[in-house]
Amino acid sequence: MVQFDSQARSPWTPLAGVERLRLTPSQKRINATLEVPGSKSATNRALLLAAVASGTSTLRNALKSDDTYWCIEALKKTGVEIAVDGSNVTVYGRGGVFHSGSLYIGSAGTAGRFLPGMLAAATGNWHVEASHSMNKRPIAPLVKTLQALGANIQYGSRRGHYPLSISGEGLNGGKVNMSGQLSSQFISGCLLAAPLAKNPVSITVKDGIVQQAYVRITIDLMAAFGVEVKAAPDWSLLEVNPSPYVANDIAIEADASTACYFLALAAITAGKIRIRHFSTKTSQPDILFVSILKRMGCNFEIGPSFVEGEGPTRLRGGFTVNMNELSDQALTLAAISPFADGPIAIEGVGHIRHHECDRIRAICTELSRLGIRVEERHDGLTVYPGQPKPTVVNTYDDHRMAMALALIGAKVDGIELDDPGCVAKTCPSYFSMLAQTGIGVKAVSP
Ligand SMILES: O=C(O)C1=C[C@@H](OP(=O)(O)O)[C@@H](O)[C@H](O)C1
Ligand SMILES: C=C(OP(=O)(O)O)C(=O)O
Repeated sequence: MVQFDSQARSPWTPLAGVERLRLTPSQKRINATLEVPGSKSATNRALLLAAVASGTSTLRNALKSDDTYWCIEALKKTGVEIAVDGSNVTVYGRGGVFHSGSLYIGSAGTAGRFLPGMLAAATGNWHVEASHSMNKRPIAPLVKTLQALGANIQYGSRRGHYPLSISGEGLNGGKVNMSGQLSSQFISGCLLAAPLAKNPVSITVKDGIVQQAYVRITIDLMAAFGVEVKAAPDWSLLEVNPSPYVANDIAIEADASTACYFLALAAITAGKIRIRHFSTKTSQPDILFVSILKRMGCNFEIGPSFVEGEGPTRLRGGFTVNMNELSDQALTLAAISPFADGPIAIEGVGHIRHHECDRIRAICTELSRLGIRVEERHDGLTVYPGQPKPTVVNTYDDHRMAMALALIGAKVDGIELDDPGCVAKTCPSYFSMLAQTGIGVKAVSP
């Protein structure tokens, strides 16, 4: 079993101590209605914005997962009072005042890339630690930009990586250049801190932004908390004036990334799955996965507050797709591609080598282990049709590896997943939801 970082698992996981799960396809045709938890991206942004706002904010339908747990815990350690009641979260904002202290953000890229700027804009001293996987992910482009805006941020043992020491004396503001090619989160992290600076901040992004829709989500949520971002039509210039964040009552949308696994499940099993309280009218980029599934032969019924997908008897392949805009779903598509009638080539996702693991290498390794032919490229992969063979697959302490590979187990008998608990990063209830559709889910000993 691959070692995982147990410290990064929150008390919100129901899978503590479960080392391996065996999955079994449903005995009957899948026909299920499900609800998926709230969006990770919206929950962590709203938590941080509510913390720096003046006044009390309420988040309804907030996600309870490892990523949001560590974001809440880190904020609490800075003196922000937060009350969690089911999926309702009340945040008593302190207007950007934070106590000094030692914080831990687990594996949450959102907390890891959004908190430093907010702390640097305040007054105090913080040491911020992260999980093993977050320690390996890049942070230098954000740190460099924040330093150019006047932040005092030092690296710990490894330059360019977590842990970080931040001595907040406030951000001056100014003009900075950033690249958008490694992670959209660097741009979001800079934007979220920008109105807390003493002077206007202007960010020039010359090379385009991967998964740009996440920056849109940042700008929309900043607006919900009372701050306007002026964006050039091609997003090459983003400008923010000093302005206070104001508390708000926010309804968090269902997580589109999580919904996609269940739509993909319907696709490969010729089943039907309806996701309630979910709409295609979302700015979450993973909703674009619906059009990829349509191209593969799935039918969709789209209602005002549901999306229902139905799989064909045989999925269509034989195409190339650029998933730069929705790269969290690259693993999902790769995992269902063996069941298509032709090869599927995924392009434009080189940046996912810097997510929770090197996702291109990891999915190629696991699909090969399953006996599937794959070709790995620097910015993507091609998956050929094939029949996966029963085996134990590794999940790399990566929730999306686990959720995607579980789909193969939902179609082919005899697949076992090592360390299934990593799904708690964004969807602790993933396996109980799979079980609701009729998939057998059983803990087994390694
Ligand atoms: O800002 C966000 O909420 C996210 C941005 C994306 O990251 P990158 O832009 O680093 O690829 C995405 O993969 C992640 O799941 C969530
Ligand atoms: C890349 C991801 O997460 P993070 O928010 O940690 O970047 C993800 O959820 O696929």
